Amino acid sequence: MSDSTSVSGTPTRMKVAVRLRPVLKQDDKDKEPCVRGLDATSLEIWNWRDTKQTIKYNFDVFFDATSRQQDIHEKCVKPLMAKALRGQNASIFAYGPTGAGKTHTMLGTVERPGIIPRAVNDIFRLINKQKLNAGDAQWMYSLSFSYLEIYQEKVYDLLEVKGQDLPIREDRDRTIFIPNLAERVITSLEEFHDLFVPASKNRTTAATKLNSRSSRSHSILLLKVVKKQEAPPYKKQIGKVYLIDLAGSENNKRTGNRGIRLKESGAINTSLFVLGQVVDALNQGLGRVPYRDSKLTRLLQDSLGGSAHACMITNIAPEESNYMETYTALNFASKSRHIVNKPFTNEITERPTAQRPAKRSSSGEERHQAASSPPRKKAKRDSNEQKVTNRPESAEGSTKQQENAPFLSPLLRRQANFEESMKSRLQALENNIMTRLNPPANQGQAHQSHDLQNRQILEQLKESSKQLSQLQKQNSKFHQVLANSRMKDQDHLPQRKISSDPSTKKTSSGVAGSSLGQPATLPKAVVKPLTMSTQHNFAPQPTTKSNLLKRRAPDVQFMKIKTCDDPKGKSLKENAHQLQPNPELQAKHTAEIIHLLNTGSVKQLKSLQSVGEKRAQLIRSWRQMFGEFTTISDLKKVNGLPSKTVDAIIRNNLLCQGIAKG
Ligand SMILES: Nc1ncnc2c1ncn2[C@@H]1O[C@H](COP(=O)(O)OP(=O)(O)OP(=O)(O)O)[C@@H](O)[C@H]1O
Repeated sequence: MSDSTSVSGTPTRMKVAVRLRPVLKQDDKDKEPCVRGLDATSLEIWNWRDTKQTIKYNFDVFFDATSRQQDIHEKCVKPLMAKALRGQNASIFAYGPTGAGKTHTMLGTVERPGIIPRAVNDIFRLINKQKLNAGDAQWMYSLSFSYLEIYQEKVYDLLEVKGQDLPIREDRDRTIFIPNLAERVITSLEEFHDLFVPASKNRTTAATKLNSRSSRSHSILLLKVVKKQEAPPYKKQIGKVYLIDLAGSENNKRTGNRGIRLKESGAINTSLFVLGQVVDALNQGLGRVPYRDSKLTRLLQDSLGGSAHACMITNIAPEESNYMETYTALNFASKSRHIVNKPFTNEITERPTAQRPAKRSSSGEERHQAASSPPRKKAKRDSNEQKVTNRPESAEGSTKQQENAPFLSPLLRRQANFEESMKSRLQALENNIMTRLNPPANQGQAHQSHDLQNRQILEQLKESSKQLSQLQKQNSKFHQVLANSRMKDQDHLPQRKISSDPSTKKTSSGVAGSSLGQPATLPKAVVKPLTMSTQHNFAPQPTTKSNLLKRRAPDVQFMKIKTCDDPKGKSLKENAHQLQPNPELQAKHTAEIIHLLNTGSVKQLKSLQSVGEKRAQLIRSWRQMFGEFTTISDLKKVNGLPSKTVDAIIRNNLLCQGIAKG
């Protein structure tokens, strides 16, 4: 028998630290930085509205440009590692714009190791210390790790390159896990190093104008500490540490990204945008937190409003050229300070049974279940372990669930078998599809770069086939509309003359098509302004015009798509030949569309022709990061919206229909 107990702790606020990178280029060294530290917890940045003013921020810790890797480790990492050894979860993540020093902070260099090697070293040190402690002598410890990246909204294993998107699952207890994610047991820092260094080379990086080795993906390293008593009361604690190096938010006007880099950037910015929405929802106490809207937030669920002790390190750059990115990152960091998690101790008590062997086989390291397996299931497996006599320990450290199935009750076994067979069938199907799409590269490191290339080619192929199917859909829709309009025309044959002018037909179908599937009115939406608000702990002086920075979103009214029917009820289909651009009307429509772009919710943006969910999100994300659109062509600045798409948006929304307040 085993009991799973959650020893609840008090709610804990996420710790937010800011680290300022030193000026890198010699040319920039004489220039005044746009941001500077005030003391160990606060800093100030220029106020872009008023150059005579600055905006002040307070954080849990501020590390200035002279800070050492050791300082970050002491304040942000060390305290959390001790918690992991007590069966609690901890997350440390580096956030910030591209080139601001996230990877330097997380990984560092051989001379200046960052958080990751230091955290692993901490855990080994703590284990050794606790082993020496007389009271802890009865505990067995083991440490294992998994490593993954989220690249273009797909989860890839970095330890075992399979070139396939790993599914994210959630168990009944709402624990997120990734089946089949590789896990390696490590017994020393050297062993970790030997496995981790080649794995980190699998991470997707590329040169952009702002960083010669820019991370194109979010990476997550999961360390799992299992602590188990070999004598009564046979307790077992599992603590997990997530070390996350996020990809940097990017302004593609500055990165000079094109093609695949631009697409990567779109995925990065979108997932960071969802991260912002999650933080907003948590701050506002909303019932629905959009964790599922991106893989990143889904995997960070535990760190954001979940059960982990969390620390966010926001990396910023001092150069004036990075001002806007720094300012945006500080705002995000500031609002993240209000996130509260509820860490608990993940502890299982294993009650000894008659079959329990007098002495367990202990080869030093304990075998564990896959890192990503849900804890409740672990509890069940643990209970069954009691009945196993001297079950051999796996050197691999990764145990498949079916290995335990023979020790389950018949009912549970059937269920386990069923789940397993379902899982393996799905897995086989997925493998099959992936193999067809992406023939597997040979194993071994020499082929890992092929794998990455294949993955990129696969992405491009998928994108092309998506665009093709969209075009096909549009085409068939167009034909359907054309057929409908012809049928309608025939229905009305006695009342109306059908124009034989091809331009009339074209316009008519365009009109009908533009209103196809659109509801007459859209539900009212509340557009939340980009708040800077009190969270920033602005300087109290009344002279500081920091509140000028509050961007007020104009009230959003009901918006509806208006077809080209004129007010007298005369169909413009009939007047199509008169549908020459009317400059006044065009100007009005342009203004309305710009207003919608600057204030509309995702739902409202979707009322625009050629704008679906994803494009609407990209538009909104850009607006929140870079401010308002002044012309519709500004849409070309949005990452992930190619010029052709923007032209289509303009064509489809401006020429034959207007957007009116209803
Ligand atoms: N604290 C620091 N001290 C010295 N050099 C630094 C520091 N932080 C960053 N750098 C240097 O700045 C450059 C960019 O840093 P890094 O690659 O860590 O940025 P990043 O935020 O991870 O960027 P991206 O999001 O594009 O991956 C690197 O050359 C790195 O060595």
